[in-house]
Amino acid sequence: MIELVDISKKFKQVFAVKNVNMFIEKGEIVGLLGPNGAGKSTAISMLSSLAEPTSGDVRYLNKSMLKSPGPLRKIIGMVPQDIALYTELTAEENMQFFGRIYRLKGAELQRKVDEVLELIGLSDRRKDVVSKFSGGMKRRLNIGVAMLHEPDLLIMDEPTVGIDPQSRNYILETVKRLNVEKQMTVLYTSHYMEEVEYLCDRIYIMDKGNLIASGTQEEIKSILSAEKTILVKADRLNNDFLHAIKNYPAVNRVITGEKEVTIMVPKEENIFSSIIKLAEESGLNLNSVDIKTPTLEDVFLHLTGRALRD
Ligand SMILES: Nc1ncnc2c1ncn2[C@@H]1O[C@H](COP(=O)(O)OP(=O)(O)OP(=O)(O)O)[C@@H](O)[C@H]1O
Repeated sequence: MIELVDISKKFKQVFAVKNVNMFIEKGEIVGLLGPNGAGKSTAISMLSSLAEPTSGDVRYLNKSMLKSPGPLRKIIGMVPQDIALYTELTAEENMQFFGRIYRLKGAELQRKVDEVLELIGLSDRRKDVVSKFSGGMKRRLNIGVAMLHEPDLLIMDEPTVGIDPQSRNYILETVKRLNVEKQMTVLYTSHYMEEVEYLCDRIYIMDKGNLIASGTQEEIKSILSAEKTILVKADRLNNDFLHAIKNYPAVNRVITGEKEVTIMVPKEENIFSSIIKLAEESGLNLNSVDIKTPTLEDVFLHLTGRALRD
């Protein structure tokens, strides 16, 4: 349905997005995952024709949208990262205001406002001014505003940043429902790996302006199929153990956390007994040693050597 073809955006001498290729098919929930500054917002700004690419193309139904993005704009509902609401107006007044921008009016506007308020769980707070809302409620209203014109594609830029877990769950469930019940296509950007794992059919992972992996979760995780990840937990890690494990011949990579160490070794390597021996020798009290099911976070670590949320 929509494609980014070899798209780049340069700010002065720096590429915010570099030679990125991406596609979105109707009915999918596509995830765009990456740490802060990866280029996610810039990529979706180009996709929704809010920013002009330095090079490359944006295509909708096989037609370039660079010169006349009208058809693409019409089908997009954009949920920006920053909340764009009038805080002195009520929830309902905000909806009506933005609905008119989408050229909705009269009974149709009111029907849409009622429907969307119900969907985002704010019907009973419709007459309250937004300044009294919690962060999570503002986020939900921000999403509602983008859905008033029933967009085919809802683009959500980190919609759960800085909100309580309950609102976060509500938003995730709403996205799922919109996709299943209304066949809405969703592009969901986040630096929360778990959200993308939970929601998305296909995933693109960006880092420093580049696309570093793409595919279904299984495809992306298969990047790690040659390795296994072992998680060692201990209350007080010591330097002797860390030094020994980093220099152990079969170990490919070690990532040290506060009370845990992630160790990546070739799949066929049996290193359990060696870990226990090294712990004993260095006087480390182990809490546990487990094989970890790979996550997208592990893939990101493997590809970049850094955690998704540094
Ligand atoms: N208007 C701009 N002028 C100059 N540099 C910019 C501009 N917009 C973005 N950048 C830079 O481009 C890079 C990518 O930023 P972008 O906002 O697209 O990343 P992101 O993945 O969305 O991260 P975040 O979650 O922090 O928004 C960053 O280094 C950012 O500083």
